[in-house]
Amino acid sequence: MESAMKDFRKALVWDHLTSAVLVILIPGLCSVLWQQLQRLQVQRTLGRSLIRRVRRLAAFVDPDLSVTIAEHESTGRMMRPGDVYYEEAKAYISDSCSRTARHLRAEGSRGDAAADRLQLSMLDGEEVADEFRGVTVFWSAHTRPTSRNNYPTYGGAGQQERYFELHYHRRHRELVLGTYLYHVRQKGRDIMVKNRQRKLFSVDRHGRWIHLPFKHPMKFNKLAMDPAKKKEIMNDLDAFKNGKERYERVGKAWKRGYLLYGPPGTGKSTMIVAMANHLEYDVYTIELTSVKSNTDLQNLMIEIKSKAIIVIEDIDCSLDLTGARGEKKKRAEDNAGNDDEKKGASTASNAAEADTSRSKVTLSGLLNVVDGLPSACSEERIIVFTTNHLDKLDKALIRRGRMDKHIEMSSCCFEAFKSLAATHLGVDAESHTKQFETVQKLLVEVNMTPADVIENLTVKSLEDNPDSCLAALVKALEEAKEKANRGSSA
Ligand SMILES: Nc1ncnc2c1ncn2[C@@H]1O[C@H](COP(=O)(O)OP(=O)(O)OP(=O)(O)O)[C@@H](O)[C@H]1O
Ligand SMILES: [Mg+2]
Repeated sequence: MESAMKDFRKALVWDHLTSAVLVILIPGLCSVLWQQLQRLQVQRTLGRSLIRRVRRLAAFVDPDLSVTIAEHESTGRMMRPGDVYYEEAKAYISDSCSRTARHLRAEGSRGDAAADRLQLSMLDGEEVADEFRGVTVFWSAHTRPTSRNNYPTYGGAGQQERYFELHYHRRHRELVLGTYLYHVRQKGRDIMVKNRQRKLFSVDRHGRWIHLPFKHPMKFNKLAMDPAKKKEIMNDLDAFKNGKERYERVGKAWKRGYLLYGPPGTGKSTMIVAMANHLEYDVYTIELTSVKSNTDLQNLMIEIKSKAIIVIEDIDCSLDLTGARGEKKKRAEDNAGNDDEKKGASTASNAAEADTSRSKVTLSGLLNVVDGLPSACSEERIIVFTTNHLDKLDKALIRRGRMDKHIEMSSCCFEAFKSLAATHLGVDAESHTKQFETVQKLLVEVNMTPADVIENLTVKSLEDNPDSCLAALVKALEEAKEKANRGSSA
């Protein structure tokens, strides 16, 4: 009896072992068979029905499906290195899944990535899981040799290409192919944008875009202005950045125009930098006098990618946009040396006089690129005009829809002074109550630009300290007050 039980147990164990081996082997064998059939291209010889049966059997025993995303995507007969899908998937996997990967590859910055950024990705053979809407999928990283025959324009014998494999259960096919891969691309793209080195573009003398890395430390927290006004602008920018669906819903191109106006030195250009840093956009500056024609301007606008701030500074001096250029030049010359008309003097009389003979950009050309079809070529773009003279601009140029938000940059108020004193001297109203009260009183009576306030607060010698800098500011404000009084009584 005992020996019969032993035989039965042995048989049972053997039975289980055999089933286990079969369960492991059959799916593999079916997959291999299916791949071989495909590779040998014997489908036609064997007939469609046999192929169908093998495929069904393979699917039955092996429910695992996969998607391969390779570094070099074949596009017909051409190969594109650094294919965008691969880069997006790589960014996504590095960000979402690499926390669970055990072996990572660290690389220096490549392409548009910020120079000091370290890029982490999975080492070959690593596999990580990712969860999406309650479904778990698996990503693995691999490398394979490229062959010159397969890839005529890229690589050759001995070259390697990397690829990712995404594995998922066949019952999640629709979710993965329909939604998950789209989600991977979107998130990957966002991560790439966040990690990229931002650029400052300008137009060279041949009328082409050239760029430099955009690295400017000005942020909204250092911009001196009325805090309520600053908050309103930041909210407006955030609403724009997150407004893709809203713009789509109402059928508007995803763009917004800002008009910054005010005297020189009130922080218009500084505000543009703070905006670019806040939104993490590239900056494209256009000097209209160096653009030869409306067509050139249109072509430049079409080339601008999304997530961009397009800046046209001193719009009133750039071109004859109001039909009053003769008058403006005369006025500029008359006022050369006058601080208020510095733009007229420097830009209108020199650049415009020299360049407008070459430039044929007209008001209608500019209106067209700001709000016409060229503006709809890419999305998420902000266009900023700056001017010292709002009243000189054509109404059509600054109407809502073209310049949606008009922001006045004005003289330094007490709130702005407090922020500058904290940034430049590290002092506040508590530590320097008396000086702050004097400055507060004087700023109500005298207009002084933030640029002038900053100059007075700047340490200029080893003997300077917060007290001496504040005293210098009070002195400058008193002098300005006296000058203004003399002017008004004369
Ligand atoms: N509101 C501000 N907050 C902080 N810094 C400012 C502010 N306004 C001006 N500045 C400082 O003053 C300098 C001149 O400012 P900015 O170039 O932005 O003036 P602007 O209004 O563009 O003048 P312009 O009309 O001459 O172009 C900048 O270098 C900046 O550091
Ligand atoms: Mg400026």
